[in-house]
Amino acid sequence: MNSNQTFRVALRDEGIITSPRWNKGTAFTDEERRQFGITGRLPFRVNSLEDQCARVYDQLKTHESDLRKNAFMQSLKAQNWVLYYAFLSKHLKELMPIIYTPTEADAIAQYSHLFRRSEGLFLTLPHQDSMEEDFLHHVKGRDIHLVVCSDAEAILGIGDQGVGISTAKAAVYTLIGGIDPAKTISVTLDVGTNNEDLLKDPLYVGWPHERVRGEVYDKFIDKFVQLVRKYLPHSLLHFEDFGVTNAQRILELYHDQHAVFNDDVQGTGAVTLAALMTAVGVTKTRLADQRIIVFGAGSAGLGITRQLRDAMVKTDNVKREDANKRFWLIDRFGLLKQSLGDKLRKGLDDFVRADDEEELKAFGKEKEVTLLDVVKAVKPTVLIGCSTAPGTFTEEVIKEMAKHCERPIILPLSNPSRLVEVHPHKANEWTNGKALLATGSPFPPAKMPNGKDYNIAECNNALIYPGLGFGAMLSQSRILTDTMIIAGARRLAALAPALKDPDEALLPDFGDSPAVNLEVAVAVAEQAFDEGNAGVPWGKEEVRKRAEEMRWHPIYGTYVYDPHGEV
Ligand SMILES: NC(=O)c1ccc[n+]([C@@H]2O[C@H](COP(=O)([O-])OP(=O)(O)OC[C@H]3O[C@@H](n4cnc5c(N)ncnc54)[C@H](O)[C@@H]3O)[C@@H](O)[C@H]2O)c1
Ligand SMILES: O=C(O)C[C@H](O)C(=O)O
Ligand SMILES: [Mn+2]
Repeated sequence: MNSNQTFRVALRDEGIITSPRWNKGTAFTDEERRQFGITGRLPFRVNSLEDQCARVYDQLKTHESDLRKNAFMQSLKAQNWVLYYAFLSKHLKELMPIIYTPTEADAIAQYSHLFRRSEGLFLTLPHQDSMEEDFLHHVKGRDIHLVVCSDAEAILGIGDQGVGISTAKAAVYTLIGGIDPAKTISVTLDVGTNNEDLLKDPLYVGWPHERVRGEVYDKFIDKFVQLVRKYLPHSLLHFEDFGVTNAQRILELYHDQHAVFNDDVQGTGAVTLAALMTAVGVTKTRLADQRIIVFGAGSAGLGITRQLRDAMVKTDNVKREDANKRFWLIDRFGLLKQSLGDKLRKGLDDFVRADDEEELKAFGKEKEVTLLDVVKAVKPTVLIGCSTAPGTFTEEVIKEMAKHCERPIILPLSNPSRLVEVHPHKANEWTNGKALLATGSPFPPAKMPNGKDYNIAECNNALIYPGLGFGAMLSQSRILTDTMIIAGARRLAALAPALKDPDEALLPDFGDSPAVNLEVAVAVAEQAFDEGNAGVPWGKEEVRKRAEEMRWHPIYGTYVYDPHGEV
């Protein structure tokens, strides 16, 4: 919605007041109140959006806990989209942690108890026979560009929650990426849960059944993806928080059929690549020179590793096999090495180390090679955590790393905050301020030995996925290629404060994320043109102008009643 834009709206009376897309509350003008038959439904005074934001802020302050604030914001979203997004835009940095990570993790964990009103589409396995009908009820006649879905098996680091997350991720697309909320849908794919607490809870609102796997699961997902392909062929399909056995597999299955994107794999890979591009700029080295430990070889760990490897190959001109050797992946059974045999998950082959490698042979085949062992043996320059295991980057590990490395690059990325592998303030203290740090959740600045603040970059995929998605939608690319993602990451890195001042943050601030993501989107769309993937009838030189035009702004337009207008 842009200012001075006029909309022809077909809803009247209660219909327009209860539609979050059109409702303006006290901001309906006298003329609109008359036309839409709502003069008697509103108190006298006409407020500006500005006044409404001030009122919302006063109301928000009356809620003490972050979880209550999250619930309050959720109900605002259900009432009035423009006000919700305008208010959030004004206080972006303060409120991102309320509507997104880390508070959203608690809101999802308590979803059934906080439940007030459903949002988005719920496709549940026992109702799969009516899936097409249910889907069409929700999308028919709508110009949908973006579908965000989740089966909620691996919500952040808190595991199986049965239902949740896609609505928060979709809201961030609008808030940061500028995607019109009317053009997005969020979908819960409910295939059951293995979370015993939820199964026992009489108030659990999802399908109280053991999580379905195998062929039945695959068919259910396929049915959904084929509906998206059939009815929304030009949409971007975003997968969020699928379990590790499904995330990469589903991505690969549909990669050639539709514009699909897995945020935990690709979004996390992209934002981490950007943080490392900046960090190696600070240390004046190349990405391909790093020795990188990835602790937690799940969806995020493998996504990050592949993205970094591909970037080494493409930007530093090293061979793929050589780039593979820059990584040491560690999971529950220690370092991934050949002798682990069946314990190794599929898809990791490129990064499994040989037991007889020079640095490892002292350990022998039987020993589980721990993080500390690897740090001692390998002398890493980069340590990335995506393990969901809090506190695992111990003082001993961090100090050992710092012994061999002037500026250790340490990225404890697990979310929410309480699952972080090391508190960034501790890592800063244990390295005497030498560590280059970024975390998955927001943390306040650390103190440097000279008393100055060190801003901890928030290396969360939300800093880049809205721009990646917007770039793909803008160029109407049928696929989102790795090179498009690298182009987005490079643009993000180019905007990082640390490039100007090495004592500054490794990534742009979330407060600047809307402007930053516009740049990311432009880079991604331009790359789509270069690769011949753009599906729009205009040329590359128009990308920026089109991006600016396509961005949705939370501003009220003027409404005219028209029985044949929009609903
Ligand atoms: N910052 C971000 O943008 C971002 C993005 C995605 C995921 N994450 C976070 O990363 C974490 C992992 O997410 P995921 O989607 O990859 O989950 P996942 O379940 O796919 O992967 C987690 C991996 O860690 C391993 N692991 C668990 N405990 C371990 C331990 N003690 N030592 C070593 N490995 C261990 C598991 O076996 C698994 O392979 C979560 O906390 C999530 O919030 C952060
Ligand atoms: O949701 C987030 O904050 C980032 C990421 O997608 C995650 O799963 O942790
Ligand atoms: Mn996620």
